[in-house]
Amino acid sequence: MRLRRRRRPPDRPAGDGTVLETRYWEAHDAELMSAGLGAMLRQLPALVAAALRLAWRANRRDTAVALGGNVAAGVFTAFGLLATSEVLASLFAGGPTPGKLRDALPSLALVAAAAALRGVLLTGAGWAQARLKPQVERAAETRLFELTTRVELTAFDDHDFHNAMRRARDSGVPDSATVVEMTVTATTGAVGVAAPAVALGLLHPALAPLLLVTAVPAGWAALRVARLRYAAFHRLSTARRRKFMLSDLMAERLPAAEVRAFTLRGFLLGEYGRVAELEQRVQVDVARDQTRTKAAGDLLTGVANVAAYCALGGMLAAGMIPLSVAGAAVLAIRAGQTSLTALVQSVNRLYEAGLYFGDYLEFCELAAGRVPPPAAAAPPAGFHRLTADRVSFTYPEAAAPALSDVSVTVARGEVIALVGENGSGKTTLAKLLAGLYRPGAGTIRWDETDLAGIDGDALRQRISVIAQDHTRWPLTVRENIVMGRPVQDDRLTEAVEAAGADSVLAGLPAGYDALLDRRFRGGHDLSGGQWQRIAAARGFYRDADLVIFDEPTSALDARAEHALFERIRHHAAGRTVVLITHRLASVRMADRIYVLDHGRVTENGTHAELLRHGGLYADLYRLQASAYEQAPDTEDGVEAAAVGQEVS
Ligand SMILES: Nc1ncnc2c1ncn2[C@@H]1O[C@H](COP(=O)(O)OP(=O)(O)OP(=O)(O)O)[C@@H](O)[C@H]1O
Repeated sequence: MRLRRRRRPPDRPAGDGTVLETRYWEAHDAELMSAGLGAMLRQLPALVAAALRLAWRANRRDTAVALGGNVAAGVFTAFGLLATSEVLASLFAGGPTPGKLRDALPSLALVAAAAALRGVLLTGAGWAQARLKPQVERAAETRLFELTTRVELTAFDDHDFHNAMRRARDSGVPDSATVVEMTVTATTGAVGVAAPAVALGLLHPALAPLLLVTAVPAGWAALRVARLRYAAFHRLSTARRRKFMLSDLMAERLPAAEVRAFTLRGFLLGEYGRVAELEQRVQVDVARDQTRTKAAGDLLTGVANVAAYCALGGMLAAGMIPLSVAGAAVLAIRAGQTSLTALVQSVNRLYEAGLYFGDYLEFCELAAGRVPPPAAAAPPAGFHRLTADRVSFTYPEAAAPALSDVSVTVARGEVIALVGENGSGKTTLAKLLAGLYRPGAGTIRWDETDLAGIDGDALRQRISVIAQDHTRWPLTVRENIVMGRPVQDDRLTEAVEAAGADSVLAGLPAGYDALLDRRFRGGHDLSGGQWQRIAAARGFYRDADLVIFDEPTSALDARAEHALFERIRHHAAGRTVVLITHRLASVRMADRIYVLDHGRVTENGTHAELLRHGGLYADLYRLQASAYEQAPDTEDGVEAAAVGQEVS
C-alpha cells in the first residue's frame, strides 16, 4: 500500500521569532504530509484488506472466528430490535394488562434468546481477537527482522532507509496488531450500526437516514484529529531519532565517562533542548488544531442529534409511524449511536494506526527491494587464488569513490597486508573482499568464479571477518567466540590460546559462561585489549577459507601484539589472511603488502621491495622506526632500532 505524499513546508519560526535552523539530518526531504482526508478514506478498504491478509497469515481460525462471530452477533442484534418492536406493539395495544403481557411473552422470549446468543458470539469473537493480536505482532516483527538482517549492508548507510526502518520498527510493528484489532472492532461497530439501521429500515424506510445524519460530524472530526497527529509524527521522525541518540549519550553507562572527561554536558543539553523545542512546538501546534477540530465536531454532532429527534417527533405527529415503532426507533437509534461511537473511535484508531502500518508495509517493500537477488550458484569449494580486479566502490550519497580501480591478488596460504593512511580505503576493500559490499565496477573472483553470481550468505560462511569496530556482543564468552556455530571444545580452546584470550578467561570466575554485559546482574565488562582478544578468538574459531583481520592489535600491549601476529602467520597455513594494520613493524611478515592512498593501490610488493622503492610505505615505515630509535633503551626500542638499521 502506497501513501501519496507532498512536500512538507520549511520549519516555521519558533515562538520567540528566531528561525530554528534545520540541519541536514532533520531535513524531511521526503517526509511529507500524507494525502488529503478523502484520499485517506479511500485507502481504508486497501488497509483493511492488508490487515486481514496479515491476520489470515498469522492465524486463519482466530481471524475467521473473530470476524464471523461479530457479524453473526450483529444479525441477532437486528433480530432482537425487531422482536422488541413486537413486544412494544403488544404492550401498547388495548386491553387488560395481564393479557397484554401474555401476548408479549413469545416476543420477549425471542428478545432474551437473541441477547443470549449475541453475548455468546461476542465472547467467542472477543477471545479469538485477543489471541490474534500477539500473533499478528509477532508475524509483523518477524517479517521486519527477516528483511533488516538480509538487506544489503549499504542500506544502513542510507538516511531515508534508516528513517523508514525506524518508523516501521517503532510504530509500524505495534500498529500492525492495532490495525488488525481495529479492523475487527470496526467490523463489530459497523455491524452494530448496520443492524439497527436495517431494523429501522424495516420498521419504516424513512427512519434509517436519521442514523446517518448523526454519524457524519463525529466521523469527520475523529478522522481529522488522527490525520493531524500522524502528520506531526511524520514530521518529527528525524528529530525524535536525534533525541533518542542524545538521551542515550546523556543517560547510558558507556559514554558517561567521556561526557564528563570532555565536559560535554552543556553541549549535549543544548542540542537536546534544540531538538526538544522543535518537538514541543510541533506538538503544541497539533494540540491546538486538534482541540479546534474536536470542538467543531462536538457542536455539529449536537445539532445533528437535535435534528434527528425532531424528525422522529414530526413523523410520529404526522401519523407516519405508530408509537411502538417510534419507541423501537428510539432504542435502535440509541443502540446505533453507541455502536457508532465505537465504530468512529475504531475507524479513527484504524485510520491512525493504518498510516503507521502503511509505513511498515512501505518499508517492507523498500527493504525487499534492497535484498540482494537470490544467486543460483553456491561458492566454489575454496580457492587457490583470490583476485580483486579493477574494483571501484562509492558509498551511497558519497561525493567521491572510496575505492578506484583497485587490483589485488592473494594465493591460498598467503598473508597480504593492506596499509595506508586513515581513510585510504583499507576497510572498504576488506569489506568488498568479504562479500559485505558488492563492487560498483570490476570483479572479485575466487579462481575464475566471479563472486557477483554467488549466494552472499553461503559465501560469508566461508569467510571470517574481525572488524576494526567489532561488536561487543552482550552474550557469554563462549557465545562471543563461536558466534552461532556449533561448539567444539578443542577448537574453542585453540582459538582462545591463539588469540591470547586464555588470560582473559582466567580472570572470569564463570569462565566461558561469563556474561559480557554489565547491564545484567553478574555481568562483566572487559578492557579494550581484552575485548580485542575475544574478537580475535572469533576469527581463529571460524574455519574459513579467507580470514580478514582489520586492526586486530590496535588495543593490544606490545607482547600480545607480537604473539598475535605470529599466530596469524601460522593460521594462514591452508587459508588466506588479509591483514589491515598501522603497525608496520608487524607488516614485514606479510607475503605481499598493498599500499592504498586515496582509494587507489599506489604500491605493492614485499617489505624489502617497498623499502627499496622508496614510496609512501618507506616513508611511513621510517617515520615509525625513527620514533623507536629515539628511545633505544626500551625493549621495544631495541628491536625497533634494529628495524631502523634494516631500513636505513
Ligand atoms: N559507511 C560509509 N559511508 C560513507 N563513506 C564511508 C563509509 N565508510 C567509510 N567511508 C569513507 O570511505 C573512505 C575510506 O574509508 P575506509 O574506512 O575504507 O578507510 P581506512 O583506510 O580503513 O581508514 P582507517 O585507517 O581510518 O581505518 C573514507 O573517505 C571514509 O570517510
